[in-house]
Amino acid sequence: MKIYDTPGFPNPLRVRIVLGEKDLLSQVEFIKIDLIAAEHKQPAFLAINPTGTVPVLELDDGTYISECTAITEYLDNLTGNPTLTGRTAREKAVIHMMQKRAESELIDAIGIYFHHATPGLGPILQAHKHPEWEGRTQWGRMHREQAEGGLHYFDRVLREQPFIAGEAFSMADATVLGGLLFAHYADIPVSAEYSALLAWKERMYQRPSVANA
Ligand SMILES: N[C@@H](CCC(=O)N[C@@H](CS)C(=O)NCC(=O)O)C(=O)O
Repeated sequence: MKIYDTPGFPNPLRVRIVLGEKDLLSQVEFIKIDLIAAEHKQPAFLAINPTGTVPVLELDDGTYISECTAITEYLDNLTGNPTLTGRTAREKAVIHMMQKRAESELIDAIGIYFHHATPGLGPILQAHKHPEWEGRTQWGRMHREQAEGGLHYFDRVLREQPFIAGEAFSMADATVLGGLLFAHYADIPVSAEYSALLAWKERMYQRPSVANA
């Protein structure tokens, strides 16, 4: 298998954590995509992922799978022992719900803020982010507020339970970790008040899959 990604970036982190959790890192060849040079917006990359984002998984039969959730589902089910996406109907639904909240209220909201209300990754990529749109900065700032609400929400969740989706590590934890990395790059502070979220992060970085991602 091959993974097209950019090391050190938030969404690639999610899949690298998953690979570590599933003990699959040695089965994957990484191909580095230069986001700052907008390599992911060029025809060669768009042919493998029309949404122009990383990561992308390429299977040995030539199938390309994008979206961290889809890649995670594939990797989680490879051995017939899904540990990250749920086994029972209830587990699957709760993980799916929390994972979706982690995207919409945190990592994706930060991405919109970062790319539209800040200089983002620099002028080459910014040219692909509709600089001509009026109100773009305001739209970005609204998403920063949404992400700040997301930090508050996940802190409250973690006051009640050890992991984002309940009693076990799941893909939702990997997504929130990606969100916190993105918050750091986007200069969105995680208030010391969010002690449950910060303590959870400390615990997560003790997991080899996260520490080595
Ligand atoms: N929903 C996508 C999000 C992927 C994503 O936004 N990746 C970022 C890297 S962290 C990216 O490729 N950004 C490039 C851009 O926005 O132009 C997923 O789950 O894979």
